Amino acid sequence: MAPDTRSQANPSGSELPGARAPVLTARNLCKSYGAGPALRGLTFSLQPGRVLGFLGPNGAGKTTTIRILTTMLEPTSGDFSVAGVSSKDPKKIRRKIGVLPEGLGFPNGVTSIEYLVYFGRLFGRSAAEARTVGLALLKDVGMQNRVDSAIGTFSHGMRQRLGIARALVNDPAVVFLDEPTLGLDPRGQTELLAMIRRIARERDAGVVLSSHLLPEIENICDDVVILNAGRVVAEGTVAEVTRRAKRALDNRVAARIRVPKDAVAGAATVLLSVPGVTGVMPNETDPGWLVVDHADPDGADARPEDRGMNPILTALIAADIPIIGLEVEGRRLQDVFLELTAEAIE
Ligand SMILES: Nc1ncnc2c1ncn2[C@@H]1O[C@H](COP(=O)(O)OP(=O)(O)OP(=O)(O)O)[C@@H](O)[C@H]1O
Repeated sequence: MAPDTRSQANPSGSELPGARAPVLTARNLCKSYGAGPALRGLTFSLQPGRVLGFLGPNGAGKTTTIRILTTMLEPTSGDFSVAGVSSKDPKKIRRKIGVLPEGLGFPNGVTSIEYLVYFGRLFGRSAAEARTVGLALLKDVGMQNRVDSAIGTFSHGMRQRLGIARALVNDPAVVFLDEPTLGLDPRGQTELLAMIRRIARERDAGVVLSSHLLPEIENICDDVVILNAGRVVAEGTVAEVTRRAKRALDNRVAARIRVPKDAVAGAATVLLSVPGVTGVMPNETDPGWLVVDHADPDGADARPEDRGMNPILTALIAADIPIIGLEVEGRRLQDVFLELTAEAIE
């Protein structure tokens, strides 16, 4: 089996040894609309077959960046390339990208296949070829049973699937999806995201996914770029970003441990004697549970013998206190996002 070089994320824009050539590279993108800078030097890259979550609070510069990368807007300075094509040639770039804008409108009177054939022809395919490609795409997005149905009869979820099929008509190297799950129910969201991830892998395309729903980014994306006030404030794989920020911001985590109700006081005494434990709080509304603050296993201040949950569990077992439940709270992407974007936007 060929080695999977996709695991070598490279959002910083520099070449990693053995990494595949990025499908998208943005170099020092800046944009001013007049009043003040909206983008202040954005650099990142995306490897083929990977999904990049593009995050930021309102006004951070996401739309501006996506508009630049999809050639709808020119940067004030900086440049980018898609599959080796320079942004100096926007016409060529347009042939290499697919876009699902937020709130895409559809003609209600045409069928899905007519819609896709129309766009296939715009990209220079023959009618027969456009139909073959269209049918394959409808199958890819799970719409093979609605080939000849009028778009006017489609649910929002079906329209989003059709929009993604449209974005793939030209076999793009990079696909931009702006809030693709907005307005979908939880099942629709999960299914659409799983489909996006599969499509990225199967087609070896890069996907840039902008969303405000951090749990979905955390679940589906390989890489993440967090923007704040026109700057990249975090970049890397989702795991790297949460881990790195965790180190920088605090070295403590909490665990919830459940013991028999009559053992709570004894457990608290035992736990407080464990090296690394900084606090124990019985949960009064949920008797039997204790919240235990302890040194983060990855934290720089944790001594090797204090790391992880093992000393905590060992101490309870040694004291003959049964452990009925255990939950370890790690930091989530949501926590990192809120901390890194807390400063007021100028
Ligand atoms: N056409 C424009 N003219 C002037 N300023 C603009 C224009 N478009 C965006 N801006 C400004 O540029 C900055 C970045 O805006 P942008 O729309 O790119 O942010 P965003 O991250 O997409 O925000 P949101 O999540 O609210 O869509 C903001 O300060 C915004 O006010």
